[in-house]
Amino acid sequence: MNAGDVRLGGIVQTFGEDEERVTALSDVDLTVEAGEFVSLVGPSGCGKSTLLRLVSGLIRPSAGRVMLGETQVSAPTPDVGFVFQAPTLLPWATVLENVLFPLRMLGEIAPDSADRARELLALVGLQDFEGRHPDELSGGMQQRVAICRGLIRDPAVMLMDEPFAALDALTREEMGGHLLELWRQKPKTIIFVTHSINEAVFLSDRVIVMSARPGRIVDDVRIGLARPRTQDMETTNEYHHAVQRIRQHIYGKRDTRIPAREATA
Ligand SMILES: Nc1ncnc2c1ncn2[C@@H]1O[C@H](COP(=O)(O)OP(=O)(O)OP(=O)(O)O)[C@@H](O)[C@H]1O
Repeated sequence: MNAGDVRLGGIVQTFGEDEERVTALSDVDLTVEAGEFVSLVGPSGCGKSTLLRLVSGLIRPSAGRVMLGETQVSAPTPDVGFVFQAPTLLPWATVLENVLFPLRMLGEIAPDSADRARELLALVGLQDFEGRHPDELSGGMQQRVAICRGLIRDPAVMLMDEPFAALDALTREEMGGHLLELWRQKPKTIIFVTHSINEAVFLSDRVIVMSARPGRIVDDVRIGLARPRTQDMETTNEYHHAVQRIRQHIYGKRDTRIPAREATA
């Protein structure tokens, strides 16, 4: 059993009391193996972020349990990194200092920390920007810095909650490439939430499809495309079948109004 193995068993998550009570997740069982890239898709409010927060230890399930390797998750751990939709960088700190921030905050700076931060920045093409400040960077560059910050403690598991949602379509595609390259060079489990079915299929080994609230897993679609992934794979039957299968769960069989290229849930 590896620290990168994630298992959720019998998860129920409710919020609030009595008539205010909301069941966000119901009967969720999910196993993600160490090193897998798994995306979660589903309608708004189906519990995708809640599922990430459970894995991160930020919240504890109302029922069921979350395991990281052999350990039950009951609080945040250094084995899990988190990247949010907004990069939330420190405006007064340089790019390098932003990447190092989690280590500074926890008193974990080591002699090689700056070199590790520089290595991550180089992997996402930001080697010449370490002395810049966030307001000198584009949105895509800021999000790349946030991803490096999420990786600086070398977590076994990386949780990403719609990390590219605020970016334009071209930057978003480019970011997918950066992320896959980082993942190839620094293998880890990734659980990635997105509203883009195309993005999920292009990036992932598996796409987990969730139902409207209360969120349940309705399909687990294995993406058989070879790695490394290339844009021309988007014209293959494997790609189209996967996109269609997921869209049918989310929009129903008869709905033909959704454009094929950039369907969102
Ligand atoms: N702390 C909380 N207190 C009360 N209700 C909450 C809380 N967190 C989430 N919920 C509710 O749980 C449900 C699932 O929310 P969640 O944010 O996980 O969905 P989501 O699938 O990530 O949504 P979106 O795609 O819109 O980001 C929603 O109905 C939400 O209002």
